[in-house]
Amino acid sequence: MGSLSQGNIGVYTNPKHDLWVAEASPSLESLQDGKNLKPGEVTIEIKRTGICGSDVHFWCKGCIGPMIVENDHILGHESAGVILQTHPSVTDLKVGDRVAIEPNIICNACEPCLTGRYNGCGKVEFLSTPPYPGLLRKYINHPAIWCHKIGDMSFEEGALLEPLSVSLAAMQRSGIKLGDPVLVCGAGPIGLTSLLCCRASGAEPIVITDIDEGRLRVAKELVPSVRTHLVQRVSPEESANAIISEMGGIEPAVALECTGVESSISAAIWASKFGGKVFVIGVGKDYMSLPFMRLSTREVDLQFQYRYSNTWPRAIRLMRSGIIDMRKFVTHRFKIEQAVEAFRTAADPKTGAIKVMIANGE
Ligand SMILES: NC(=O)c1ccc[n+]([C@@H]2O[C@H](COP(=O)([O-])OP(=O)(O)OC[C@H]3O[C@@H](n4cnc5c(N)ncnc54)[C@H](O)[C@@H]3O)[C@@H](O)[C@H]2O)c1
Ligand SMILES: OC[C@H](O)C(O)[C@@H](O)CO
Ligand SMILES: [Zn+2]
Ligand SMILES: [Zn+2]
Repeated sequence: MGSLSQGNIGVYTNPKHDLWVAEASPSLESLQDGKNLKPGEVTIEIKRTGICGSDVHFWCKGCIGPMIVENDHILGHESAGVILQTHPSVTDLKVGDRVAIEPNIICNACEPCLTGRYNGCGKVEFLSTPPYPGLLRKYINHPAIWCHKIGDMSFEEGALLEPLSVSLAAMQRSGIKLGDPVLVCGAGPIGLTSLLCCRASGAEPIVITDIDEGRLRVAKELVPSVRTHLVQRVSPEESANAIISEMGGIEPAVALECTGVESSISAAIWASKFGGKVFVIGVGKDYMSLPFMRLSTREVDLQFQYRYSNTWPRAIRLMRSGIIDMRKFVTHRFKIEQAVEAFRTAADPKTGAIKVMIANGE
């Protein structure tokens, strides 16, 4: 057993949109008596957790589509930490191993699980999606199979493997190829990660859009060859024309939509080439009005991504090799005890935050 000194705390929200830090389970006592672990589980001391837009949604809006905060609820699903304790049945992890946490527990018996697309598991427990408590805690118990060894990679990079996983899942299913003209809509963490993935995959040209100039500047710093487009208050059709001229008159073969905003998805549809694809990662309103007949007459495929499956090993290789370097994403750092300030920073566009990282200890 690794060293366990402090009581467990967690970062909570509730249906009234409060945000606070308080005691959390598993308790120090239950961890110390060593009987708390179920077969296959390990205890992890969480070291770093990134704040995702979804965490901010659950706090500020109380829901994402059908996922609704109904009780006191612990946030956080982008984490890495160190193994403190293992159940005797666990053979491939040991105390002291550094791991990134895949924040889902699946049933392993349904059709999506059995066909390797476990993000579609009807019984998935996705940590931080109500009612399953998230990872913004000092200690958690988690199945060993959802812990991925990161070796000497930093805990921050280990935490960033989760948003990278979202983009990698999208890259795989969108089928972006060397030389494809690609549009990335939105330069938040997911858009920027997708931009890095598109560049690494040899897409060219790449245009990235946003309504925020600061975020477009970050995109340009990360990938100097990217072309940026500041979205104006014009119709989606006019936006599409501006995007195509930014591309040098080329229509994108694939648009990776990373905003979930109706007008942005519509602009991507208008911009796409005949037979192109609009691949939506962003989440948004339950119902949207989209240019249906443009999709039809141009045979533009509309496709979606929901989380990920089997991405961590790939993400670790890309991060470790430096092919994907997300270190500059972390703009703000806070201790877990300062989580309220951390969330306020993440939620306020004026702070210029890209990824706010919460630390537990050194
Ligand atoms: N499908 C999934 O599994 C999955 C996983 C993670 C995140 N997401 C979703 O992906 C989206 C992106 O995540 P993020 O963390 O980068 O969020 P974010 O909110 O930080 O980034 C979204 C960006 O889009 C920009 N934007 C807003 N309206 C725009 C418009 N009309 N045109 C162009 N840009 C516009 C914003 O300025 C912002 O920079 C969110 O909707 C998030 O909830 C989905
Ligand atoms: O990174 C994973 C995402 O944030 C989640 O799928 C969330 O949007 C809903 O549970
Ligand atoms: Zn997320
Ligand atoms: Zn299942």
